[in-house]
Amino acid sequence: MGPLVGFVLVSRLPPGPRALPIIGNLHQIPLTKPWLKFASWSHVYGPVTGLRVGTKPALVLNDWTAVSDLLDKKGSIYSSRLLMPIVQRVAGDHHTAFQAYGAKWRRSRKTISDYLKDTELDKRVAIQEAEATQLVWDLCQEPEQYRDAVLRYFGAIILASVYGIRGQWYEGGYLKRFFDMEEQWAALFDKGQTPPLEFLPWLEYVPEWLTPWRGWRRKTDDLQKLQSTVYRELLDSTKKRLAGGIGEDCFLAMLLKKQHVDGYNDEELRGLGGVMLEGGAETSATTLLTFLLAISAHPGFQKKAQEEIDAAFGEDQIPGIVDGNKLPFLKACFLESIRWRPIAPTAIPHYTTQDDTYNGYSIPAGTIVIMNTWALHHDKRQYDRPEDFNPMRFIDSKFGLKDATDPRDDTRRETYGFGAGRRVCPGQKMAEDSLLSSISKLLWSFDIIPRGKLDTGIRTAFKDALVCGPKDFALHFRVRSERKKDLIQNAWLEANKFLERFE
Ligand code: HEM
Repeated sequence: MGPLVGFVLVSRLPPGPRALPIIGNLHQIPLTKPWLKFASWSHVYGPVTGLRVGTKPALVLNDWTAVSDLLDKKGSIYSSRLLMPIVQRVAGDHHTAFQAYGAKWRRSRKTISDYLKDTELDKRVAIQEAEATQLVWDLCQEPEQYRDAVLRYFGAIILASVYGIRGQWYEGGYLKRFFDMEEQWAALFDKGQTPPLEFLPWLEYVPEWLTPWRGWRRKTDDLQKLQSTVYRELLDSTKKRLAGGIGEDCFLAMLLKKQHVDGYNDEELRGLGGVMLEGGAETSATTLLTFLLAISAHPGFQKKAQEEIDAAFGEDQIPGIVDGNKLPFLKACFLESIRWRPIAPTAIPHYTTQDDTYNGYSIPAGTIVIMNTWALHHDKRQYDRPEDFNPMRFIDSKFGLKDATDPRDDTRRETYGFGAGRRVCPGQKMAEDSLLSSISKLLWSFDIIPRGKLDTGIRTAFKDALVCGPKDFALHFRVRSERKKDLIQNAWLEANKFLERFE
């Protein structure tokens, strides 16, 4: 009897909606904002929901303790990725974020993490500071173009620190071409323009005209060509500058210098540069746009943050390096933006490499594991009125929780917006530095006022995209005083001089 009970208990996935043969639950998973559906399923089936995606088993983790138990504590078996044929077709196998768990991923992950560790980042703060000053200056000049200015800011930080090149915003320039490419990537995935080959591989052999994905081969091949051209030109530019004795301390120059001693080949270097741009620019820019939406919709919190910044830096000094511990309300605004509207609501799905059991259910090797950050951050059992943007929750309690007495808190992450386990975002500190640097300068410089009524609803005001940010909304950036405007101009002249070394 005993072994039989054991078998019954561990022989199936956690409960979830009924699956059909071949397609599993694919027909029930919405193409847009699927994490909202996952969150509603968790109320029916429990915090860990079992699904079938095509013929593959999948788990959705809607609860932080499950994320801690599986992704964080069992990282050795929960850290792979399901290989995605479309990504492979465009990016080859050089994209760290999509590589399977193994030697290749470990090597590139270590290279990136070494470059993004705290002591290394401290050396690059000057770039972030100068670019944030450029951002504020750009907004003084062309406030209505604030989206472009924000994209440029984060793209330029990566361009300078990874390639040693100054990021300027003009038609045909690297940054515009890069962000156009990002839009093409998004169009491939977000609008269902490609078949889900990772779940239903046989679709590769079905003639396109018989499917809803007409032209998918041409679109992916076009993007592949465009991407390899841009990344090749960027690397060539770094090489040229290095040969001329400039830009020696950027990420790729350092790797180029080691190329002949067991280093990366050119193709791998192009991939690594691309990963940094793709991982770091749009994610951070979307987080700042979300913050701008939130803070302009909540003038009371905006004023409170301005008071904290003014008290720390004064009327006569544009904020310099920001230490989040010394500006607790600013840090709380940053954490609350990410909690309220995480830009990657399902992170990047993990994939298991060994059989496992959890709470009596079986999780076979080859299970897709989706962390539903949206559900974690909007868990009513944990957060008071989770739908509200309220930075005070992070002042009143360490993790923004309504009941700060959970005995397991020592294993909780400050935020799940950057993923979890061994695949957690290696750029979290860099993102935090560049966001706090820009937010403090923006709020010191401007009152940020909505033009007209703002919509902040997740279903209506946010894009149906993998990187989920706000749709267009109109803002007015009113400089807070003439004196501040003069100081911004002076600071910009200095920043511009510093940034000229990347031209
Ligand atoms: C606010 C900004 C950012 C957000 C919200 C963000 C979020 C994320 C998330 C959710 C993941 C997936 C984690 C998982 O699989 O569990 C990730 C992975 C990654 N991020 Fe970020 N990220 C940000 C900024 C950056 C920056 C600045 C860089 C580098 C310059 C970066 C580089 C990467 C890389 C390389 C990976 C892949 C890691 C791997 O698969 O091992 N990210 N990021």
